Amino acid sequence: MTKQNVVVSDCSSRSGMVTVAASTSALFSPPEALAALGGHIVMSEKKLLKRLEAGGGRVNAWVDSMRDSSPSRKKSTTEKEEQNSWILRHPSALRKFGQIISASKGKQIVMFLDYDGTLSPIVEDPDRAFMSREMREVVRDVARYFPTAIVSGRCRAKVYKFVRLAELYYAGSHGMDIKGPSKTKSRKCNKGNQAVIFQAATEFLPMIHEVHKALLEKTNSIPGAKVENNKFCLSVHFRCVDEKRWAALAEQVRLVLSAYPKLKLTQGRKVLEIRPIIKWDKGKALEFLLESLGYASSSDVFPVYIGDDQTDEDAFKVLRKRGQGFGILVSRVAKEETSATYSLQEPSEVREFLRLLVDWKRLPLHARTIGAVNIQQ
Ligand SMILES: O=P(O)(O)OC[C@H]1O[C@H](O[C@H]2O[C@H](CO)[C@@H](O)[C@H](O)[C@H]2O)[C@H](O)[C@@H](O)[C@@H]1O
Repeated sequence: MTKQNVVVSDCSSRSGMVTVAASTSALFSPPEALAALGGHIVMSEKKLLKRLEAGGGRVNAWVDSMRDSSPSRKKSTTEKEEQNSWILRHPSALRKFGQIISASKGKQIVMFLDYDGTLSPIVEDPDRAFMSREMREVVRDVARYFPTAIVSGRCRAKVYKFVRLAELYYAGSHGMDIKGPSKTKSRKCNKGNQAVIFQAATEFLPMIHEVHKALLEKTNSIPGAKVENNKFCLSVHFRCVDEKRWAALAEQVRLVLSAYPKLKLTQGRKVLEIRPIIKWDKGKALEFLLESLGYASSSDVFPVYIGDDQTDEDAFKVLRKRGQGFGILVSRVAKEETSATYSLQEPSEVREFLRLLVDWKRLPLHARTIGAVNIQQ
């Protein structure tokens, strides 16, 4: 992300917003095959790509991958052992809270939160993935003390409707659509209250619109299939589709996509996701937001990213590469490859973690002791 792509409104602008499309010409990557997704031990992207190559990218390979995202509920003894060893490598962020806080000493914590599966539990109907009142309260409290962003695959307007907190940054459509807070603590012009708008893929809007229409037509005969328009990307949900019909659904998606080489397919939790082949993802969105906040090359920042999905791995990787902050993966099951450092099992644990963070920050400076260490910021 270069400086000229970063569009930050200036305080003198009354509208407070500027919309600019990034030049995408330099950002195209070769078409990607279906990305990896979850399982009891989630298959790695490399393995999945191998499988796709072997299958010639055909629908069978897609369906295998769709199955891999739907592990059976019961765990065998080996799976339990794998789970235990995974937990040792990715310990609970609740149990390691002190360690996390110690590492953040003297640095500005910046919070990045995925939505589905992180702030709201996974439910069958994507339109009813509400977050609880308690979760909203704790996120509001977190934002009082730390710059906080929601980073979601959903379109920005939709995720805003669920979260309804004007003091946050929002990065919708997997980070392709970013906006700063419309409500801030101070009226003074400072880095924290600039309204930021960045849209990385505006030129794809007509194409996405066309593909949305085509997918609606092609999938409406498959019971349970749902196509969601996320503005710069699309989701084809198969959570409510009978497994026997997954091949038929994948075939329809493949047929539609075959006419659009500038779109790629990735996979989330029982969802096929279609998006432009630009090099922009949740990791780039995280970097963009840090830059907008004035922390591009600062060593005084401590970003914490919490997410549950394959698409969140891009952000975890960025944190590893920067050697700053931590990724926290929300998952009840072991994932073969994750760049997250810590784990939390489900949204209720995310809420607990956020509450701990707020409670710690509210302590008077002299009392911020974790274990034997006094942690002040
Ligand atoms: O990046 P996220 O905020 O995690 O968004 C990823 C996708 O989340 C939603 O789908 C997922 O949650 C639904 C509601 O719980 C569930 O029904 C679905 O099976 C999950 O895949 C959202 O509907 C998608 O558009 C997002 O891409």
